Amino acid sequence: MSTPIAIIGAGVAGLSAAHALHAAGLDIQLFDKSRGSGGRMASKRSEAGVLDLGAQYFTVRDRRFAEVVAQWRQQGWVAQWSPNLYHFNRGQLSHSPDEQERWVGTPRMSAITRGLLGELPAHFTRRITEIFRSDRHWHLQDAEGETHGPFSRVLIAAPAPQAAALLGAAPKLAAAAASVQMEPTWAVALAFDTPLDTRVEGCFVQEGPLDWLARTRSKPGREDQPDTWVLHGSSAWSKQHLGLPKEDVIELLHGAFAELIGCAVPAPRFTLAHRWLYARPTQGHQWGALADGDLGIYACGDWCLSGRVEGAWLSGQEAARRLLEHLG
Ligand SMILES: Cc1cc2nc3c(=O)[nH]c(=O)nc-3n(C[C@H](O)[C@H](O)[C@H](O)COP(=O)(O)OP(=O)(O)OC[C@H]3O[C@@H](n4cnc5c(N)ncnc54)[C@H](O)[C@@H]3O)c2cc1C
Ligand SMILES: NC(=O)C1=CC=CN([C@@H]2O[C@H](COP(=O)(O)OP(=O)(O)OC[C@H]3O[C@@H](n4cnc5c(N)ncnc54)[C@H](OP(=O)(O)O)[C@@H]3O)[C@@H](O)[C@H]2O)C1
Repeated sequence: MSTPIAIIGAGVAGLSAAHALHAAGLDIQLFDKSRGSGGRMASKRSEAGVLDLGAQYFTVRDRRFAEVVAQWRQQGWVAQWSPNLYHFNRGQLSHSPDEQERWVGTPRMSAITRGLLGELPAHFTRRITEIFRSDRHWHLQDAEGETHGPFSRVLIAAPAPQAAALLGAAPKLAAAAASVQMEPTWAVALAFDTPLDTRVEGCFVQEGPLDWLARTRSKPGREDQPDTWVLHGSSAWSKQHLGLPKEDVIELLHGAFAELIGCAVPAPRFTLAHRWLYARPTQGHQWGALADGDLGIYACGDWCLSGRVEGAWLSGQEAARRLLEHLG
């Protein structure tokens, strides 16, 4: 057996790279600090059903991504979501239909990364704190003090600030990753015993604390769930309220929701808040992926491209392509 390749991060980008490398016949091992795969496209089980707290849907603009999404659809991992869309601007809630195709994982966003993970070898609840070279091979140190390796190459598929912290052995790559600013998003879920009397299923919010809201049961595969809503704070509001206790975040975003939704909003029977510290890059890049073929270190993620699910998948493909090119 050949020396395996370590992949740090089992979000869309890491799993996209893992798939491509595995398909090329290489041994890979995934590491993630969380309990499961998905990263920012993860879904959380709760007493109010499964909640998509991060990525809400994705769009497809690239031909290669369109091909893979068609396969995901055949496998039953994704379906089109055609919500009754609104936007909120200048104090006005307005119907805002469009022609854009939007896709969601079924029955939850994490179905995609669970599908991609399949039987690939993965180590969860392993936060990697250091990557070091010894005897011409790479080794990983985790937060528990355990060492993993040897690995022939390392591919880091974490958000830019977390990738930068691991790229000490490749200063140029570290500098590029460190130059990417990522902004936070507070996410709040509310569940109501009685369904809200509104036709809104998704809403782009252009002012105030919120940036987006969605009705979970409007998404395919979630029709039987209680009436839960996911609200996202805007980047500016989330940054300003980064250290606020979760109860206060819930109260403020619930209040903003009640003001704009245009129907009576009773007290929710269930609430939950989640803070995404590195939710989105402040700007997109055209790097594809970062690579040092001589050292055998690679970095990828949405921040190397568009800051969206599609960008993350394409970046993982690009990192794998460059690694395979270096192998000859
Ligand atoms: C609130 C929110 C809403 C969004 N909405 C949309 C949307 O509607 N449409 C869209 O296209 N995109 C959306 N996005 C963006 C989308 O979720 C991301 O672009 C995509 O999921 C990023 O995938 P990734 O693999 O690059 O990174 P991630 O999903 O962040 O994966 C990185 C993984 O690395 C792991 N990790 C990090 N550091 C370490 C370490 N030291 N050791 C081990 N593991 C580590 C993390 O646990 C994580 O699993 C949204 C994001 C957020 C936060
Ligand atoms: N909250 C976070 O941390 C996020 C991180 C990363 C991405 N986020 C959101 O993901 C959505 C994905 O973007 P994209 O794939 O380009 O989706 P689109 O649906 O095409 O939306 C892009 C953008 O356009 C505006 N918009 C689109 N459709 C409508 C419509 N029918 N009515 C009004 N406006 C529309 C909207 O931008 P605004 O600035 O106008 O609010 C959409 O955001 C995307 O929603 C990211 O925000 C979140």
